[in-house]
Amino acid sequence: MSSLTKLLQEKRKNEATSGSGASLTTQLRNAQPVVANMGASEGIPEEKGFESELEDDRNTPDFSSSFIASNSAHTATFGESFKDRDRPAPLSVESRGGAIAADGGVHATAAPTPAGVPPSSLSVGSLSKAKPIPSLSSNIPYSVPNSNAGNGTGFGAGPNSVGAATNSSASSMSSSYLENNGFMPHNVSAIDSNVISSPKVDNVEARFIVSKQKFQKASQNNAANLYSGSQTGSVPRSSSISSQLGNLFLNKNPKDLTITVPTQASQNRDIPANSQPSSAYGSSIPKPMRARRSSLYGNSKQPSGSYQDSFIGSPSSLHEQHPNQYIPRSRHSSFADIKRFFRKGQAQQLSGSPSTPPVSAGGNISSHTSNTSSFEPGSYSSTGDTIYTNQTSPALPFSKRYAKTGENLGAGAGGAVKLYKKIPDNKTVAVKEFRTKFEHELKRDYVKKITSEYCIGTTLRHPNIIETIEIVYENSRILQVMEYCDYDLFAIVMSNKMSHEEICCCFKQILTGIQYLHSMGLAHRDLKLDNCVINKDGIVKLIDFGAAAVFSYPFSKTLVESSGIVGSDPYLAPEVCIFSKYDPRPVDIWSAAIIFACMVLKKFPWKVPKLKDNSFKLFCSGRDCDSLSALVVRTPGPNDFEPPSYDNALNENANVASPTTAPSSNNPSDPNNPNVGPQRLLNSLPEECQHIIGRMVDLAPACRASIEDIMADPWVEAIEMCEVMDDGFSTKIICGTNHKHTQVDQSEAHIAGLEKKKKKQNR
Ligand SMILES: Nc1ncnc2c1ncn2[C@@H]1O[C@H](COP(=O)(O)OP(=O)(O)OP(=O)(O)O)[C@@H](O)[C@H]1O
Repeated sequence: MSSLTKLLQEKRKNEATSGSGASLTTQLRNAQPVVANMGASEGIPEEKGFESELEDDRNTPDFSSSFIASNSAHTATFGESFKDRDRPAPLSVESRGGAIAADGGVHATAAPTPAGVPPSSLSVGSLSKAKPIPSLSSNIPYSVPNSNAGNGTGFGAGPNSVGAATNSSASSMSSSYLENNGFMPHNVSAIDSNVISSPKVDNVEARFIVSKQKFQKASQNNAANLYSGSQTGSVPRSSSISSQLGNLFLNKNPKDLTITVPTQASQNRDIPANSQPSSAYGSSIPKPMRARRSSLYGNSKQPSGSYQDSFIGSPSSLHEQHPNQYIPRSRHSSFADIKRFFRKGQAQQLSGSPSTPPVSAGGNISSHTSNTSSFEPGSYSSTGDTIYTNQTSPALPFSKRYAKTGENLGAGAGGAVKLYKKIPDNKTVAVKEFRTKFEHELKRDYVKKITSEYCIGTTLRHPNIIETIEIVYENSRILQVMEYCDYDLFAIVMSNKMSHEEICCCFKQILTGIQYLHSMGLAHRDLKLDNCVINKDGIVKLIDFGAAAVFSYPFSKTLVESSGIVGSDPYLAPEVCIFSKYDPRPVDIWSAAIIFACMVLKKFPWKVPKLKDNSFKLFCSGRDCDSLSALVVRTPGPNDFEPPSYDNALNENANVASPTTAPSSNNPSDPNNPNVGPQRLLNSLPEECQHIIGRMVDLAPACRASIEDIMADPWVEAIEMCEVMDDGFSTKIICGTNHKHTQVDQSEAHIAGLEKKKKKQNR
């Protein structure tokens, strides 16, 4: 089989001779520096294909030994500080135009570089090598779930899937791309720049000239309307969430700042008794068995207010920059996306769409975001330090209400998390203190991270998502008070005491959390064991939304792609390392599969999904194509989702076969070679889960299972999952009958404790 580099060179040659304009080859050529660079920079000879190193490989990273030494699962986002952690070889971001920080961290903010606008942190050399590869979905059709397009519900949902999408421009482009046997039509060429300059106008007709006075008068009227709490719900720029938070977090004199908190009414999270359950939700998303019997899903509460009330219309108010100021779209978008998403508020729920979420353990969907009141000018904190709270009237400053117990739970790219006790009732809470802005970091990027966590923490309500109790600004510190969970899932896995049923329960809870997030139009983008915590009742919660991204707005069928290498190396989906833009949903799905594999195998399948990693290279091998770029852009074929028949001799007797058992053949192209191809990973997992996990780690995001596909999988459906039931008056935990959740000593329950122990052992 030819090597990837050869294949690319051949394709390039063909293109040069055919002269057929922009084609898929253009993309492969664009992709080439990435892959070639990976090989070259990592010392892999260019002429080697990704199967050629099979013999070398027995180096699947040992999870148990590698984590504590490395915890290679660090978030590659923002200017993180890895001072006290060894990070494995940093991502080859130069190939994508990403900036590598001095500390080796990857600055997602700089990753997608618009043509001609190199961020200052990028070297010219890296830029010249690094032409960002176009958006993945310009190659692959997609459909946004819950759209009314009638053309399918997910990106990989069989006949209704991507291939059938016809509504969006992207999908129509994609279908023509497909009709052209993988080549872009002759009349289409790749867009290199999205900077559009206005035509020069020398003189303007008198009728188009507006007098200064008229303009000022109109502006005054607009401002008056906005401040009078107009029904449009528009928020003046000065009171937008981001500008408030931005000014707040970065102002030297915070006490001078105007900080708004939810009004009393908006803090009231009780839902009117006559709230209508969302029937659509029940019909479209497969429910866990017990959920059907209870009111958890059926009682999905509708926030008050109307779509109009919560839809903040003025697009200009979403952008803080001067209209003429060019902000690279890729860098700005996720920040603006997050803001836009939360401005539009709960419209998705209000629409009664299938995505109407289940209620939380607390029983209610917070109403504070269902209208604009939470950000009304004029509703100020009495203490001037509480940005968000679900407590009624926090009269005292944070330091008078919470006492630090001294325990460190963990620290990462976003900040440090510590244990506190609530002073009146001694209830334990986890408090994340956000790190301060790095000197080299843009204010926008810093505020984006905080805003993401703020918006998500204060909006999402689900038993499998961590609850934010309040966010406080005090003495230049930003503190997020969260419900406390006794264990990190990572620590529980490390204890090596988990039963298979317990692993499956945790996996399904993670999937349930993802299902909720995706139904809300959000993707987490940094799913990993370290970002799952679990409480004494065995309820798993997703934490750390600093990398989350919006992929869909209420009532919109348009997919908002994500950009940047965001996430943690071993959990990263391959497309994240190849494309400058990608659909973030399949990325979450991939990470969830890696989490499952880690729980079962107690090790990472690979360190990073790049061909420089032998384990990953072997996983990619043994297929009918050895170009990773080509494998990643594959679209579903007719038999793509057929479950395999497990009559393979390799699987007959082994429920869990070790990937390190002697291969029947060492020929990389032998499909029965258990050490190459997807079976390399899948054979090491229990048979009943191989089909769906295989679909979750499909190299091609368009073929990867959607969260709906996964929840409908017979094995996943049958998993007995511990869950929170809420009848509107009380909540109770329904435990799976076939397992108990492992508990470990508190000294080893969190990553900080494990790291401490490791340091002690090393001394
Ligand atoms: N609510 C919570 N209950 C218990 N432990 C928590 C909680 N929130 C966070 N932690 C602990 O703190 C650690 C760091 O939290 P978090 O992931 O939010 O920080 P971060 O700085 O964003 O980390 P990174 O971006 O590197 O993943 C977690 O891995 C977990 O051990």
